Amino acid sequence: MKTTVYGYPKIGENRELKKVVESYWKGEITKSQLLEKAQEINLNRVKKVLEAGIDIVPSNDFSLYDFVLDTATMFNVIPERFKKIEDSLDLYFAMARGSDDAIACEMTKWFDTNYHYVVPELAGDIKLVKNRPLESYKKIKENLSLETKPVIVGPFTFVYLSKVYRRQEGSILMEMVKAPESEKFEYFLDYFADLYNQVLRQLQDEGVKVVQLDEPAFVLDLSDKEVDLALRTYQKAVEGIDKLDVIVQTYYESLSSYEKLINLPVKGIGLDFVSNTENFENIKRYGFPKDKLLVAGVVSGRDPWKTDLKQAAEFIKSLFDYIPQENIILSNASPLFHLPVSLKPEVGHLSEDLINLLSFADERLEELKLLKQHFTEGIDLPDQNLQNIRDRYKNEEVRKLVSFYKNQEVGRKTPFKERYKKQMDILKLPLFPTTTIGSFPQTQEVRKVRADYKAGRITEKEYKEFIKSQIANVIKLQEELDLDVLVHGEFERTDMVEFFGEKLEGFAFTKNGWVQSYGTRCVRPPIIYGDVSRPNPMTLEEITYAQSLTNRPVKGMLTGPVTILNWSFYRKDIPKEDIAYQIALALRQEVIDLEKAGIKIIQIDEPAFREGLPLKKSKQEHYLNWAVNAFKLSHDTVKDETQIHTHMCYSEFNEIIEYIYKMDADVISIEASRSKGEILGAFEKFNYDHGIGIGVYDIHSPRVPREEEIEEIVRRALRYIDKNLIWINPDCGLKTRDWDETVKSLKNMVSVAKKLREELK
Ligand SMILES: CN1c2c(nc(N)[nH]c2=O)NC[C@@H]1CNc1ccc(C(=O)N[C@@H](CCC(=O)N[C@@H](CCC(=O)N[C@@H](CCC(=O)O)C(=O)O)C(=O)O)C(=O)O)cc1
Ligand SMILES: N[C@@H](CCS)C(=O)O
Ligand SMILES: [Zn+2]
Repeated sequence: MKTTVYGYPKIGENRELKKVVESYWKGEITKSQLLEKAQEINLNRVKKVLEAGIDIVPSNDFSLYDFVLDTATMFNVIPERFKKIEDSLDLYFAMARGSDDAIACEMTKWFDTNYHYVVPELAGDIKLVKNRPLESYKKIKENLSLETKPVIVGPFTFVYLSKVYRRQEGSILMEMVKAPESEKFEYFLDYFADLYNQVLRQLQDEGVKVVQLDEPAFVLDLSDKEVDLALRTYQKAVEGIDKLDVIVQTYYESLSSYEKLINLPVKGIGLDFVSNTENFENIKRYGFPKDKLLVAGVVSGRDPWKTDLKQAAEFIKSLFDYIPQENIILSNASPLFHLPVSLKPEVGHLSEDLINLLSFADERLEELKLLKQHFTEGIDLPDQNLQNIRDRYKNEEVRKLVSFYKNQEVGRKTPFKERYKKQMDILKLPLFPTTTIGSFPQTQEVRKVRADYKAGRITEKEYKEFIKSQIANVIKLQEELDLDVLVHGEFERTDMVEFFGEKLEGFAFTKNGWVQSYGTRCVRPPIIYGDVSRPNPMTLEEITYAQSLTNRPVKGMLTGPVTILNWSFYRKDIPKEDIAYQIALALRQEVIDLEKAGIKIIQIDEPAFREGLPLKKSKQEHYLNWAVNAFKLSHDTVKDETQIHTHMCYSEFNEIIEYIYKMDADVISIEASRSKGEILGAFEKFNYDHGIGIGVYDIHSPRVPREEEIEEIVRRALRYIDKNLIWINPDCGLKTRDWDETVKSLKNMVSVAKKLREELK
């Protein structure tokens, strides 16, 4: 029995990678300094995995920005608009972040996680130009004399997640077609099978022993045709590969069409045994091929809870009835990059009880080693008493309230049209009201003051005065820009989930528990260890202060229950919906307070609503029903005149539009720029007839959008949506941007709104 891992975090325990990449972007270090430092970070993490006693150490699982983008550039999948950039590294970052004259590639959620990947655009001269797994393998061998297992996104998943672009006549926008829906899907699978075959042949020629192809798309509900195509792709991809062991790794859910895909022509299959019991049930039902290795995912890569080692060992033992022990490789059940690097910095910071419940990436390595040693050396596994500790965190009162509301009809009683009229009569907004999503630039200065306050270097009074001055400045700026509905800027918030968690009971916070969200951006997911309640108002002070400075409406700004839950680590021994209801009840009290204080518009952000959607269709309806109800419960106390907004970004809405409608928000602001307005199609098909804020430019890119680009997106929206329901806004919060580009971009946005208002009044 051996052990392996994959997806060990890349960003570094102290976000070292973030820091060097951002220094490069700022021009503080040269390209060769960046590459040198990045290599050092990578070699250190490889050494760490090796020294933890893991038998099969991965390579090519490091990336300067995103591993899907790495795969795309390997195959020269480079959109035409970037082709004039000569330097390959500048080109790589331009695809991720945009350049002066080229819009960045779309970025979207990676499966049901808070990681975002850069969407490959399949067009042009696609060919193997850089065998990254081979290069990574060689580099590690050269530096550490270590045989590794290169890891690469598999051909099926790569093509499945790609988009095919078609440029429309006379337009700066393009239509996109998601690969599986396109007639080109089959064509591209065949095409990439051949390219992957070249990659594998080169690895084999180099003497590489084992390679891992990640195929998380194999856990989605695939049609019979897609399953057949997957088998055909692999037959082609592994032609002539007889000295290199190919492992297909699946994760996040159980393998789709197990009885067929288990026979893929490869040496091993990796299965996730943590997310549920379905993979094991399938093994019991259909068996497991005698000639294959099983990479058994037995410790979680996405939940931070300690593995119950005795229970895991029992499970592994039960696998022996179906698979010989020597054919089993113990592993993580999903990539480790969803976890912080190490629990060590948290010792002394989190309570001892909580530390005893937790396990991050480094601790997973340790767990795998222990499990292996239990079988190979007969060592005893510890008594952990995990449930005893968890039971200490109960709040019976909250649990009672949740059971009560779970059996109630929730939501606002008056229909949208009637409410919206009353609201707009009071708000007196022009056609195409302009607004922003909430946050304004979080400068070094703002972050430093927050850090100083946290560390006790400045007093609470000084801190609050500083935040007030920021709010006053941004209110003045928004008035000058002539925006219609203002925000307070969120300067007091480190992160939209962390901020609320810090004010709620039942949440704990790591000091250093950074997890990559996209590129160099990281989050520190709160840990919901106990039942949730709200001891005090959370946002009232800042919002009412902002409103006191202006006659224009200021939006109350909350993060919704589903998002707080989905972007936190949460307990697995309590139903997820119960935790959502607990958070919704806490927010409900905040909404009541905001309304009482005279706030007329309250935005309850739900950007992670789509993210929590289970990957298997059979599980989706249950989720969507409770998620909609939790959102409604958070605010259904408000009067008709109070306008409820919500915001979602970087999500695909097609399958869930009916439930977005059921959320019954008065206005929903959505991203519509990176996907070139494609998302609006879902709203059109559904005849969506509530307010929609069109996200007219991409805030993840430092690029200032031109007025024509903004106008084209609004005009596209006008084809689908009643003009009286359209709002105009950026596609997400502005916290990652600089002031200069923010002001320029908003000026262009307001100018377009005014022009269209004049034309279409
Ligand atoms: C909207 N998005 C969000 C997602 N998930 C969330 N949980 N939150 C989100 O907002 N998922 C989808 C998208 C992803 N988008 C983003 C966008 C931006 C970030 C981001 O900017 N992250 C920051 C870190 C955020 C943070 O908490 N910063 C703290 C400062 C912490 C820090 O750096 N401290 C320093 C010391 C500071 C000093 O002394 O000056 C240190 O510890 O070294 C803060 O703002 O106060 C990032 O930089 O990556 C994430 C996701
Ligand atoms: N209100 C938040 C939403 C981000 S999804 C912000 O503006 O940053
Ligand atoms: Zn957003």
